[in-house]
Amino acid sequence: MTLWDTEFGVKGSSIIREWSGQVQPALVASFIFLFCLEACLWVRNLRHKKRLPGPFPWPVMISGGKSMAFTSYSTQWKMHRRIAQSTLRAFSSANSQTKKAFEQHIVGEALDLVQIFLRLSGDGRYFNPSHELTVAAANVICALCFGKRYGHDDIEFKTLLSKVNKFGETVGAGSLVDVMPWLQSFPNPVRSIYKNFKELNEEFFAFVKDKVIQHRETYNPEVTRDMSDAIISVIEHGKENGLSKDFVEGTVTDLIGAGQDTVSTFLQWILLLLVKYPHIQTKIQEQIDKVVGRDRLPSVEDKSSLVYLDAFIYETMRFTSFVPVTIPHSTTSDVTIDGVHIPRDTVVFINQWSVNHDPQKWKDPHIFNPSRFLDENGVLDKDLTSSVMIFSIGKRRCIGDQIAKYLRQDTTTSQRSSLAYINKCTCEKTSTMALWDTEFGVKGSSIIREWSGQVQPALVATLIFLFCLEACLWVRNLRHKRRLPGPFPWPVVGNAMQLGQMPHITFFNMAKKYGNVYQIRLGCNDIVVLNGDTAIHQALIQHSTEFAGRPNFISFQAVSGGKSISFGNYSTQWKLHRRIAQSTLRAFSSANSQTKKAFEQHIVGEALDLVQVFLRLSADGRYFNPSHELTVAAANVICALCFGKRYGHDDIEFKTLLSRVEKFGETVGAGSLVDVMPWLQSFPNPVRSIYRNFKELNKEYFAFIKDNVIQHRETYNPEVTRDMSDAIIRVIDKADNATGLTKAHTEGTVADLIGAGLDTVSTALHWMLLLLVKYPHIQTKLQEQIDKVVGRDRLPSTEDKSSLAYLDAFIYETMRFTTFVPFTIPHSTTSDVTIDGVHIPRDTVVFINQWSVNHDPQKWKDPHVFNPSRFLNENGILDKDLTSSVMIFSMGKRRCIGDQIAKAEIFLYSAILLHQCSFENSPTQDLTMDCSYGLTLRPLSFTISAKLRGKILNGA
Ligand code: HEM
Repeated sequence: MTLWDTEFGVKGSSIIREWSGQVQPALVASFIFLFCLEACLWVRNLRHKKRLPGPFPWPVMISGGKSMAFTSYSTQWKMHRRIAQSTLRAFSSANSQTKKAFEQHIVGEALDLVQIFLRLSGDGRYFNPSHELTVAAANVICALCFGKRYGHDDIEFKTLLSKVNKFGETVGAGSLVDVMPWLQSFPNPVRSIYKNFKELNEEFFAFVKDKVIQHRETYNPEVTRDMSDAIISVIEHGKENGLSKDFVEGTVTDLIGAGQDTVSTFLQWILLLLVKYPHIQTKIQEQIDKVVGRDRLPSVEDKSSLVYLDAFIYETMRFTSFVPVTIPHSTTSDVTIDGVHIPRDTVVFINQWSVNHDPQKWKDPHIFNPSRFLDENGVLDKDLTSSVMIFSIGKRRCIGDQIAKYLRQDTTTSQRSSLAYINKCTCEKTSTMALWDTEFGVKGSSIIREWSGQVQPALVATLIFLFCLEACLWVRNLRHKRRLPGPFPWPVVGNAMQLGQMPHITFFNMAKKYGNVYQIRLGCNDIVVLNGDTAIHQALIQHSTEFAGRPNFISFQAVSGGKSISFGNYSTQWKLHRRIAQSTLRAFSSANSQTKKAFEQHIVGEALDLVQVFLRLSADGRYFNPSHELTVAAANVICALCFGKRYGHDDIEFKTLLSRVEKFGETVGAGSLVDVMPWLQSFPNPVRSIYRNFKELNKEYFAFIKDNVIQHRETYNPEVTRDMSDAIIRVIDKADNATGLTKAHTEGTVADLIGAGLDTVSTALHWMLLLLVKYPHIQTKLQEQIDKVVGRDRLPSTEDKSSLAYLDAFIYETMRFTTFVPFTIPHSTTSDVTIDGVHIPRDTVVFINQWSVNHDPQKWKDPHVFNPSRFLNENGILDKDLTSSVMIFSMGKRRCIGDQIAKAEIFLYSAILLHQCSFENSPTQDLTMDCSYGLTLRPLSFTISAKLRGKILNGA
């Protein structure tokens, strides 16, 4: 960690990370080389090689990709498949006993689902069943493989599953990762998707390996507890089969992976179609009631009598064709199909969807109609059901087809009672499902979605056009426009490719060459970068109004319903809006001793909750990732202020929302391509996809806020101000103001306050924990001071702050050293202005590099060394001049309005956590300072363990 720029291994935001760095030469060279190579091969092939019928292939877009993820046909593969297949059969359908046991697993999961659905539907609520269905599907296969299941509130399991769900995005037919392997050789968004894919596979494989190792350690040849044991027994202890130990893990991973996403997707479609077609739901229920009655649950034995349900299931498979194309095949020798000669080693996509929607076979294939599978006597037409293709056919047919069929039947029938509730969840989104190709609003995988269709002509044309246009403007500007100092800007991309993984460090280094005020170009924006205390002070304090604007970036417009204080431009109305937010915050945190006390109580409550949760997660010497818990704790303090309520650490919906909101900063951070190359929005490409995700997360978050504000409006009582929402409603909704602030501003204010305080405070807490375990001697020193000042019989409070100088120094050093908000939110000039002798025109975008202030070697001795003592004088007293030189909350007219409450939170959280617990690094973990770049710099995931120090105090 001594070298700050090399060792701060920042994983940039998905946009920055992949397009930045010195990639332009590599990118351009590779592209030109490949284009020429492909073009030559293509021209040659046009002349020499007989092409099979098909659309005209553009050069480069079509190259022979091979799936990396799946094994090719071989004798070994055959053996491997046979083992997996017979093990599956042995544990699901070999005899009546295994059948019964297997059915019992499903029934148990289904009943659990019913309970959870009913709970989630309490008070007439609507819920997203996705997570629960995924857990249910995964549990059945985990029960078979490991003899154990996971609770629906097991966050780590859910997180793992939600990642595994993304697996299919990359291995689907047509994935650019596979068909353009050269995209892996230099940074670009496709490579980033592939990297994520590799990571998720590693994580999933580690999970499975762990379990298999446990099985190996406790293996007893006399007792086959589950499929893992059975596979270990065949592969490791059976006849010589040429399969190594790794095949055990591989088989189990395959079985769990394959059985999870598919079945849960299937269940999701089933639920969606049931609520979309209530008359079908009713008809199924009537048949179940008739056949099964109301006194017992349906069982597999009822299957033959529940024909309409069977028909519904087959129609769901046919209509949705939710595995539209099989895993890509490859020919093992030359072969002729339908008179077309296909050479050996050709990649083959098998389009199951085309089988299920062939109008020659299916009447009105685009209409959902389960009755198509029943004859006039209501009997299932087996010929027709066997025409549905979803499990593929032949040598690569899915080996889990029988299991999948059981699963969907049992879960569907058992959920009967909860469906009445889910039924209310009207599916407006899918109300246009009658036309299959135009109206099946399928959102493809992030790769396919963005690169498919007829985009290439649009992409190429747009790029060429923009390139020519930019080149002309650029040549003209070179002659006519006086440029500010700064690096040479390339046409179209400007300096985007030079930002590097850590733009704040790149800019800091550029300042050595161009001075503290210089210009870069990103896409079509000239941007001024300010570095160093003097230039930034001059701009934000001496010229505060001139630098108070915000650029009109498209991402900014998506925030807080377009009524954000943080992202809104400078105006009279904005000033009033900010003032209201600021005074409301003050009124609820520091206005007088009573509000101070109440505010402190919220934090103490959350901190004690954290202690409990940490100790629970550390039970039996375990190590855990504190990320989720810290995020909930930080969110709860601000939710308590705004809504008068907090959320439990096991509230899945809240956690899911928070984990999405955490991604917010990736898109609004300085240098986001979404903003500086807005033309990327006009045709499909990966940057547009990232922007769309950003818009969706904002919408989802804003809906959550709005919902709460509306509830406040409905129960508003002018006599009693319960919380900040009430206070803001009073000042904005109810006030007779001529400023034009509307109800939408009320929601915007609350959204801003919660949003701004969420990611920032929780990131600060992440860094503090990481640094505490990285430097145990500092942790001990902090605890010694806390014990001396506070003692062991009460909790630390804000009154102790002035006596806990070393803790204060630790907090300031954490802020300085990590500078976890490396840039402020981008500013914009409101009029022409001159800084450090450099003239900056009005409406120029300005990046303010806080990191450069905190790492200036003129100001800080050894800035790259983490040393809290730098803030203490020889008598151990805090050097206030030095602490006020740390820049993390910005300054001037846009200075953070939550700085006081953030500091109070960070102080109390750290004091209480340190008082109550000691934190340790896992012996197997090499703690790094690697982080992800965005509006905040977040440490990459790490694990710790907490130990109680003495007795637990309750804060009373
Ligand atoms: C350690 C925690 C925090 C840090 C490091 C931090 C830092 C910042 C920074 C750098 C800015 C941008 C200023 C600029 O563009 O010049 C900002 C803006 C803002 N922050 Fe914070 N913040 C923190 C916590 C909070 C909290 C807890 C709240 C509210 C509850 C909050 C509310 C705001 C608001 C409303 C703005 C927009 C100000 C404006 O545009 O005028 N922040 N913060």
